[in-house]
Formats: sequence, C-alpha cells, structure tokens
Amino acid sequence: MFRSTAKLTRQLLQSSRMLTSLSSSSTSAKSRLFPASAAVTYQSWKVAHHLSTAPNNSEHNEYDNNDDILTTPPSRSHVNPWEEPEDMPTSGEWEGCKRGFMKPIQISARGVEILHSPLYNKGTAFKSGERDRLRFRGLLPHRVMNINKQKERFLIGLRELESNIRKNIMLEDLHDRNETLYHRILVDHIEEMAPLIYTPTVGQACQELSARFRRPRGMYFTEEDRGHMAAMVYNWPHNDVRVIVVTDGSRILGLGDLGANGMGIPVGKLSLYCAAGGIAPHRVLPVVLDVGTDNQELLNDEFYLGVQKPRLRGKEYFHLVDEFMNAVRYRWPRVLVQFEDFDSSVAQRLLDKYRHTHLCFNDDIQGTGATSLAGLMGALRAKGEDVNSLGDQRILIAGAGSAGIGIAQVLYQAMLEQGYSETQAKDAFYVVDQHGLLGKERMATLNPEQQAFARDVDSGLPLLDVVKKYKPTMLVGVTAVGGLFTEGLVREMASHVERPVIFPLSNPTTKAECTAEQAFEWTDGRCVFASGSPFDPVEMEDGRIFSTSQCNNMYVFPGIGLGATICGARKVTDRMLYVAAKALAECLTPEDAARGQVFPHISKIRSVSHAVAVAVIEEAIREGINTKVSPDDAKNLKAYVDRKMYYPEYVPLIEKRTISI
Ligand SMILES: NC(=O)C1=CN([C@@H]2O[C@H](COP(=O)(O)OP(=O)(O)OC[C@H]3O[C@@H](n4cnc5c(N)ncnc54)[C@H](O)[C@@H]3O)[C@@H](O)[C@H]2O)C=CC1
Ligand SMILES: CC(=O)C(=O)O
Ligand SMILES: [Mg+2]
Repeated sequence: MFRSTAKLTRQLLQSSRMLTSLSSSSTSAKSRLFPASAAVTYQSWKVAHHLSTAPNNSEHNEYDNNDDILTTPPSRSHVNPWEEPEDMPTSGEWEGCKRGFMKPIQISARGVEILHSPLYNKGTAFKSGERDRLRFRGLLPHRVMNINKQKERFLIGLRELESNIRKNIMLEDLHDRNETLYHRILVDHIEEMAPLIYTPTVGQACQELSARFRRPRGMYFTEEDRGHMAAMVYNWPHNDVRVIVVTDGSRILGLGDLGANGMGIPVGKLSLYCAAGGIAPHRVLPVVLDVGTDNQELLNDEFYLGVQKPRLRGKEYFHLVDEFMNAVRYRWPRVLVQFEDFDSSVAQRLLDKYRHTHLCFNDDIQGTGATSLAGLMGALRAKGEDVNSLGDQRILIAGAGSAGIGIAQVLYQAMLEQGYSETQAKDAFYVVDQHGLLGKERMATLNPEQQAFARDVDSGLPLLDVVKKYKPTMLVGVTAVGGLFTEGLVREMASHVERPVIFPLSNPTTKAECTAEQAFEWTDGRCVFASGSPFDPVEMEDGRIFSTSQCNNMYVFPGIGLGATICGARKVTDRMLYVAAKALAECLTPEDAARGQVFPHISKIRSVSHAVAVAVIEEAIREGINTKVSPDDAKNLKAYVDRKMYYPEYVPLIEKRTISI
C-alpha cells in the first residue's frame, strides 16, 4: 500500500516538475535573479517540525523513505501545535500541551538499549508512562526533568569549567549520550556554543583527538577497505543519510595535516548542519578518508589512531576517493557530499571531477567564496557604499589556496552579474601567495585557477609592496599565517583608504592574520572588520566600542545543504552559491550595518540558513534541477522549508511491533 502510494506520488511529482519549469520560465528575469530576501522571524524558525526529528532505524518505518514528501501528513497544521508560533508552548512543555499532539516514533530498540542510544535517549526526561512502556522502569532515578531543566543543569556544569577544550569534551560527551539535548543547547545558545564545538576549539580538539578518544562517531575509510566500500556503507545504521561531510585530514583549518584526527571537523560541521541548518541528526554522516599522514609527529605518536603510514598519493588516492563517492551514492542516491579541508593540491581536482555527476560542493572553495562575497557586500553597506560596486574596489587577497582562489572566483562571478566586464572584474584583484603577487612571469608555477588571477606586471611583488603600490580598499587573509598583517602593513593600508576593509579569515584564532583589537587600533577605529574565528567587540582607550563579525562559511553551508537536499537537487551549481551569498547578504539589517557589522548576529543563524535554503531551492527550480518540491509547495517555499527544518525536541517513543494480531 505504502509503496504504491509512493509510486503514484512520484508520477504526480514528475508531471508537477514539468509545470514548475513552465511556470518558472514566465517569471521576470529580475525576480528570477534576485529573489526577495526571506524575512524570517526568530519565532518562525522555532516552529517545531517533529517529523524531521524522527530517528530512523527500522526498515518499515515511514521515516525510512528517502522522499520525505511522502511522510508529510496531509493535515499537519491540524495536528502539530508548533505550526502556530504565537501559541507555541515554552520549550519542554509540549507533553502538557492541550492542543494537538506529537506523533510518536516507532523504534526497534528495547529497554536499556534506548537509554544508551543517543538519538532516542532523553535521560531523566523520560516520564513514568514512557519508562513503563519502553521497559526500563527502575533504571533511571525517580525524578523527571524536562528539557529546560536538563539544559539548565548542564549549563551550570559547563560554565564552571575553565578551559574551552574541557567544555568541548563535556559537550561531545553529551552529544554521545543525548543528541536532542545537545542540539537544543546549540540552538538556544549558539553564540556561546559555536566557538566550543567549532572554530577555534575544534582545532585543539582535532589535535588531541587520538589522545582523548572515547567513542567512535562517523565512518573511516582506508586503503585496506578498497573493494569493500559499497558493502561497508551498510554498516552505518541509518537509512536516510542526507548530508556527508568528508575530509582526508590533509589541511585541517590552518593547522595542516592532522590525518585521521581531522574527524573533529566533519563532526563539528555536521553539528552546525543540525543546529543551524535544521537537518535531523540521524541524517548526517561524518567521514574521514584515512589515507595516512605526512605529519611526522603523528607518525611517531604511539597513541595516534589513524593509519600510521605516509599519505597515499597519485592514482591510488583518487581511486580510493572514487570508490568512496560511488559507495555512498549507491546506498544513499540523493546524499549531498561536502568536501572539507582537503589540501589544495587535490581539492579543486576532486571538485572538478564530481561537481557535475554527484550532489557535492567544496566548502573551503565554494562555501568560503559565497560567504566572503556576502561579507564584502556587507562591508560596502557598512561604509554606506553601493553593494553593486564590487568591481570598483581594489581587492587584495593574501593566500592563493583553496579559500583564496575560491573567494576570487565567486567575487569575479558576482562582478560580472553586477554588470562589470571580464577585464574590469579581473583588474580588481591582487592575489598574493608566499612568493608574492601572482603574475604572468610566474605562470609556469601556477595552477589554472591561479593563472586566471595573475597580473600582467609586478609578478612576485611582496605583500607590503602591493599594499604600498596598489592601495587596496579590501584586504582578505587566507594564508594560515598568524600575524601576517603587521602593524606597518595595516597602517600603510589605512593611510590610503578612509575605511579599510580588513578580513583576516584564517582559522583557528592563532592563525588569524591579525586580531580585531590590532585592526581597530592600527586604523584608529576606521576599519570594517570580520574574521574567520570569533573575536569579542573591541573597546578603545577612548571608550569607543566596535562590533566584530565572523566571516565563516558556517553562514552558508548549512543552508546550501538544507536547500539542496530538500529539493533533491541533482547538483550544486555556481548560481546556487551566488544566490546563497545574496540571501545571506540580504539578512543583514540596516541596524547591523550601522554598527559596522557585515554579517547578521550568529544568534540569527537558523533564520539565515532558512533564507539561504529558500534561495537555493528557488534557483534549483529555475535551473530545472529540483526533483522534490511540488508546484504547490513551491508557492509558499518559506513555510515549506520551515516545516522541513529539524528542531530538537523530545518526541514520544513507542516500540515497533514485531507481532501483529
Ligand atoms: N573563514 C572561513 O570561512 C575559512 C577560512 N579558511 C582558512 O584559510 C586558511 C587557508 O586555507 P586554504 O586556502 O585551504 O589553505 P591553502 O594551504 O590551500 O592556502 C594557503 C595559501 O596561503 C599562501 N601563503 C602562505 N604563506 C604566505 C605568506 N607569508 N604570504 C602570503 N601568502 C602565503 C600559500 O602560498 C597558499 O597559497 C586556513 O587557515 C583556513 O582555516 C579556509 C576556509 C574557510
Ligand atoms: C572554516 C573552514 O572551513 C576552515 O577554516 O577550513
Ligand atoms: Mg574548512
């Protein structure tokens, strides 16, 4: 019965897709290019969507179906009280809610197994009826605490800890025990938690991962697994994986080759996918391709847990990646793969190989490019200039690796969209690497992506001399060289420009090209500042206080992943990245810009992800690569995406029946 309904729905969707492409072709060119910004309120992102929260571990559970349109009950607004934000019960009180009900999840786990399953476990929040029903009465202390109380208790313990790494460990322990509470804490306290589970603390967590190893999370693929990967992926216990973040650990933040210890990065990124992007935790999979390491310290470390051999290179490496890519697509045909922290010697090549055949993107190249575009447009707004004047800027990018070239590529495309010619657009860039300015005389040593930004003259000119000679209006750092923007360099820049835009984007904080305090001090408070890792606002000696912004790809990747997976896009296109950047830029309020901020406050990250997802889906529909959103749902995409976003809330559990009478 269910299967045949699924088939019918697919047929209906196919015909509706044709209608979608017809109707979208009649939209005006302007509105197609620049959809209105999604003004999503704080309340609306909190609209709970309990279906998306449903963990998935049983073969016949409706949540198993990859096409979750089929799991949407026809009258959900009737049954789900969270559809009406104004009546939303305070967190944790849903069980006492008089209106509506929350659909339970059927699970195969039994008794104490449930308490040990982080996806289902609610700890002391299990009520007595549920303790009886699920057969673990007596296995928990008597008192029942709701999620708010649990959160309060956890936060007291967390805030007592002195070091961020201890806090990271405490949070990851919770992640391993109770995912709902973990994600709820992230959602409700993202400003405080993001630096603990993501940059900068995740850098140290990776460095110490082997030494502190407690419980596995995610999957590892090694050379020994060649020939087995298509079968191995079935060891993962969840049938509906939507997003994979994969690294080979070769360039973890600005910390270099951390081998298998790099697992902390996919785990941290995917926590943001859940909390900021509204993807349910059972739908994400962190992966390390453990191809060895060239980090001598790890090779010598008796406790290192990864493959203790030099890195696999050449065709063996690419074959291994290929087997992995095909294995995950075989089991989860619509899965989105996010390439993360691959060394630039392979990053672009992998992206070029898979971007047209698999649903994938490279976060460091494309995600960083889109985020930086939004940030630099925000900087123009903060300076009171036209956001469409990018091509009139002199943009100095220090660092010509994945991030530097990714930023240049996305900015270049944006300039063309803004009406600049190719020559005008190219002329706006000065890209410098460790050997100086990229220029024609160095062509033979540059890769094709770098060659596109090589200048005709001054090849190899050192960074400071580029600043002196070309007087950049915008300075972006993606070198992983902490302190590269010296006092002399910043003062030199500020002597030519009224409001210099300074973006030291390298992570973690120790690798930032300069600190916020330095940038404001050396420019006498005139700069517009954003950094890859967070900095506190800066108070000057004269009492002036300056806001800082975090320019980090976390502002776009959760929304890109959410949008691309909700609409079942077949690929991530350049225009999707462009509209993602536009949507992010449009989330900046006039008040933010007036304060000198170039991104919305991090507490708005869920509504930003929502806006980005809506823009990505609209673009997928325009390009004819949406395979899931029906024309009806497309009419009110904002509400549709709202409904699809996971919100961490305890859901009633019932045992899956194995015997029917
Ligand atoms: N804020 C964000 O969202 C993101 C930040 N990043 C950060 O950017 C940094 C670089 O990442 P990738 O581009 O992937 O690394 P990469 O290794 O591919 O590139 C580094 C580049 O910096 C250049 N470089 C090194 N020393 C230099 C010097 N003294 N002067 C000028 N250039 C120099 C290198 O030649 C190379 O071109 C990392 O710290 C990473 O954490 C990366 C992605 C996103
Ligand atoms: C933010 C990020 O992706 C990086 O630093 O690599
Ligand atoms: Mg990265």
